[in-house]
Amino acid sequence: MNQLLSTPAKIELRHVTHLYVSTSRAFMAVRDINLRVEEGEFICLVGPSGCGKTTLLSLIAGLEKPTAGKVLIEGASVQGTSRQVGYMLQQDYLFNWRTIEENVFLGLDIQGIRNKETEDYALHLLAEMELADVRHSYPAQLSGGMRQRVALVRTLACQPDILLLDEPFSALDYQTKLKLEDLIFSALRRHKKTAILVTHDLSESIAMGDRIYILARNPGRINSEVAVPAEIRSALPFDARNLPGFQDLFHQVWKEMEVVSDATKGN
Ligand SMILES: Nc1ncnc2c1ncn2[C@@H]1O[C@H](COP(=O)(O)OP(=O)(O)OP(=O)(O)O)[C@@H](O)[C@H]1O
Repeated sequence: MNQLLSTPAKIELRHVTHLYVSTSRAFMAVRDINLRVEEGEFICLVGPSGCGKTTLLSLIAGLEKPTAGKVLIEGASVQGTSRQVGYMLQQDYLFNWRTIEENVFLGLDIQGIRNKETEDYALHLLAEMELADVRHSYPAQLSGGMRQRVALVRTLACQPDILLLDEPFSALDYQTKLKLEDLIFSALRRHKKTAILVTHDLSESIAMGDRIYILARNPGRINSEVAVPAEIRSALPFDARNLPGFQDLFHQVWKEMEVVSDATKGN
């Protein structure tokens, strides 16, 4: 226990408050956030719209600097963006005039790490994501699910330890989303990544997460934390939904969400 407490977390937020400041006003997006993510953990952030989920990812990615408090990765204060952290969004941001392979290699170019070895690794990831056959195709020729898999490969190709996933499945149809959840969940486990997923889908948060933070808004803050039992954690997201215990946990998270939604109604 003492050893755990003394080991720096993979990600830690200590008393983090963040204000967005413009010339006319200052808006407190999140207040006094404390959270700890251990190496290899898969954490989900859920909460009503505007509770600061994306703000927290931006702070961890080093895209925003906290107004107060500390954002630490492996005990060191985050100073801007780094290769260690990969960020995947709802939109895939693929360039339509580049082939799939060239889109994936672009990530390597931007990071200045493109060479034979990193290219081979990227091609290996494309094959793992069942995209080898389309490496010379263009994004417009691919389905939404395939495009999101390409976006994931582009992110993983730079070999980040930490993956920040901001609603990556929300624009997809239900069937594609369930398939992609399994594929991404397996890939992140296999590559031993630490991940934080923002989602509005409570069943997705239980099926994919080790722990779920439920946030309230105005200002954004952590309302509660739910640990997902080992039995559900060890199953693939699709199968997890059919396990005994899943529905009970869903109702628990649903109730917590009702509390934070009621508390912030009309704000
Ligand atoms: N650049 C910005 N300038 C001013 N206010 C901002 C900015 N970005 C976010 N906000 C505000 O901060 C609050 C938190 O926004 P954020 O996008 O982090 O919430 P969220 O929980 O991710 O929302 P959603 O679920 O709708 O994506 C919101 O009230 C939002 O309007």
